[in-house]
Order: sequence, then C-alpha cells, then structure tokens
Amino acid sequence: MSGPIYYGAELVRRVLTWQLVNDAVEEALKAVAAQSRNAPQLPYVVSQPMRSVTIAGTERSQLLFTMPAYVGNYRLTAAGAAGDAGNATRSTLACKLVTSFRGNQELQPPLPSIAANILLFNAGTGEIDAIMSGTDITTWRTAAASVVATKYLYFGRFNAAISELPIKVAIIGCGTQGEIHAVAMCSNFKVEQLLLYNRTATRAQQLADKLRKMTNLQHTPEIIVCNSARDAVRDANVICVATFSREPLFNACDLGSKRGLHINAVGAGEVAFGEVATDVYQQSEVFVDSLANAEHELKGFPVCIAGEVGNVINKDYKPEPTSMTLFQSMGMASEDACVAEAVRSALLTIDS
Ligand SMILES: NC(=O)C1=CN([C@@H]2O[C@H](COP(=O)(O)OP(=O)(O)OC[C@H]3O[C@@H](n4cnc5c(N)ncnc54)[C@H](OP(=O)(O)O)[C@@H]3O)[C@@H](O)[C@H]2O)C=CC1
Ligand SMILES: O=C(O)C1=NCCCC1
Repeated sequence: MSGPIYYGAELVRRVLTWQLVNDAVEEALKAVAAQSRNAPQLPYVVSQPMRSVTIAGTERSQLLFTMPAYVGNYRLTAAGAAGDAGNATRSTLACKLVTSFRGNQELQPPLPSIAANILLFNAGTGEIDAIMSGTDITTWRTAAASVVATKYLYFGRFNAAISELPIKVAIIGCGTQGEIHAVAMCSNFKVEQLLLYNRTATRAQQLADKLRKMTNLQHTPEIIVCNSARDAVRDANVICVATFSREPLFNACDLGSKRGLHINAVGAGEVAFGEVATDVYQQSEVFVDSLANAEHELKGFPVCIAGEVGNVINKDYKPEPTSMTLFQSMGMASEDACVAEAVRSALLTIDS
C-alpha cells in the first residue's frame, strides 16, 4: 500500500456543485431513515454511531468531534459519479474529524470556526485510501441538508413546481453558515427577497454587498439588511438560523403566517436548540436528520419530534400541510461520507 491520497481544499472546491451535494445529502437522509425504520425493502445498510466530543480546555468553546459512518448500498447520481459507474451502488466507510473553535473569528486574520478533514477507507479491506479536506464539505452539506428539508417539508405542501413558487428567506446569523445558506437558497429556489440579520450589523451589510456582486446565483433577490432578528423573520416563508447563540433570537409571536412557514435551525453544539424560542418549537412540526442522534444530543428538547427528514423523503410520513415545520439540523457523519465519496468520484472523472 502506498499510503493515502490527500485531496486538498482547492481540489474539493473544483467539483462542489449544488446538484452533487444535494443528491448525496438526500441519499444519506434517506438511508438513515430507512435504517431507523427497519425498512428491509430499501437497500441501505447504515452504521452511524454517536459522535464523540473532546473538550480542548476548560470551556466548551473549543471542541473536537469524531464522526464515523458506514453507508452501504446507496447510489450516487450522475453529478457525483465517475462515468458509467454512476449506476453502481456504493458503500462508503469514512470518519470526519471536525473542530469547532468559536473564538477563531476574532483572530487576525480570522479562521473558520468549523474546520474538518474526512478519512475515506477502503470498505472491503479497512485500509485508509484518502484524506480529504472537509471544511467546505461541512459548510456545503449543512446548507444542502437545509435545502433538502425545505424542498420536502416546505414545498411538499404545495402542488406548484418549486421553481414557480417565489419565497422570502430570512437568514439569522451571517457567518460561514449564514452565507452558504443564503447562496444555497438563492441557487435552489426562487427567492424574491432575502432578509439578513447578524448580531454585528457590519457583517450582515458585508454579506449583502457580497451577494449583490455574485453572478452565479440562479435567482437574484431583493436583499434587505434588518436591524433585528424579529424584523427579518416577520414576513419570511423560510427562516435559516445559524449562530452560536444560547439565547432565543426570535419567538413565536414574531412570526407572520405560521401556516406558510418553514424553519431550518442549524446552530449546533452544546445548546443545539438555544437560538430558537421554546414556543416556536411547540407550535411547529419538528423534524431532525437523525432520531438516534437527537436522543443523545438534544437533552431537554422541548417537544416531541415528528420524525426524520428521510421519513418524509421515503414517503413514510407526510407533514400536516397547514403546520409550521422546523428542521433541527445536527449534522450527520453519513452526509459527510456520501458527499466525500461523490467528490472523489467527480475528481476521478475530471482527472481521467
Ligand atoms: N447542523 C450542522 O450540521 C452544523 C451546524 N453548525 C453550527 O452553525 C452555527 C454557525 O456556525 P458558523 O457559521 O460556521 O460560525 P461562524 O463563526 O462563521 O458564525 C457564527 C455566527 O453566529 C453569530 N453569533 C455568535 N454568538 C451569537 C450570539 N450570542 N447571539 C447572536 N449571534 C451570535 C455570529 O455573529 P457575530 O458576527 O456578531 O459574531 C455569527 O453570525 C454554529 O452553532 C455551528 O456549530 C456548523 C456546522 C454544521
Ligand atoms: O456536523 C458537523 O459537522 C458539526 N456539527 C455541529 C458543530 C460542529 C460541526
């Protein structure tokens, strides 16, 4: 064995597209839900043990997560598959090592708060095949999970085609996740208005300026920088909240028409559900990426969880068409495994 190949960040970025990442994340969500429902008619075999958390110091602001996963018998679509092998089933054994250092944004120059590498193993021999930079994969796959959740939980309640329904999107928190969520929403849906809020107002303004200059967005919405999270969420159809806040940034009474509303709550870590008020959870139909992870990580979660996003994709469960839906995202190792495999396949295609 000659040792693992290293795929650096620049190489990974060359092949990241929304189609590739969305498809791989959707496969992971489906596989995890099939496994937890024990659905033998579906081909998947998944092992996704709880991630471990190592605290680097005396406070929980510097964390190292180990995120292992095996996803067997899944398919990559053409976007992420190497040539004719696109139709073959895949089995991927991977482990992501990811750090969450909240203070990194204050460094000069700032560093990402979340940084990752993904180890890809040979699923037949257990040997390590590759190490792949996982920081962009983490960023993109988290936004892709919100895109997939929005597609099934929000758009699933209407008969119209997704491309025809205009939506107003609020982004609460304009850090790395806020930015990628803004880009993802405008790249996948017909966003007519984007409402940005960030605790440090200049950062929301900077993101607005950056988004206005982007030429590759499928939809170029009106972009409004708001003075409060309440102002941002009031008229939104879809809300994406991604901060480190331990305190709720908006309450149920701040929301407009709850019948036409979906929330992606992305901020995770020690207080995964701190940034959204309890009454918002109580008035929502709540979905997660993994029920097994939720049992372990969402201690004291204020409501019953309706199911996994994958249950809805697999048509095992249909949300009430009139309810407000909320996707509590925690992040899954199986998403990283499927996206890393898709990236590797796409890189093999462009290299050959
Ligand atoms: N679910 C998942 O799969 C994943 C979840 N995450 C989570 O997403 C969240 C954001 O991560 P990321 O964007 O990478 O981090 P960044 O450091 O890039 O951004 C952090 C954001 O949170 C805001 N913020 C921090 N503290 C507070 C507070 N007390 N009140 C209001 N806003 C606050 C910051 O505002 P300001 O500019 O004012 O400092 C900034 O907008 C984190 O909780 C992270 O753990 C990340 C990756 C995957
Ligand atoms: O899923 C991930 O990756 C992460 N989730 C929570 C915060 C750190 C990274």
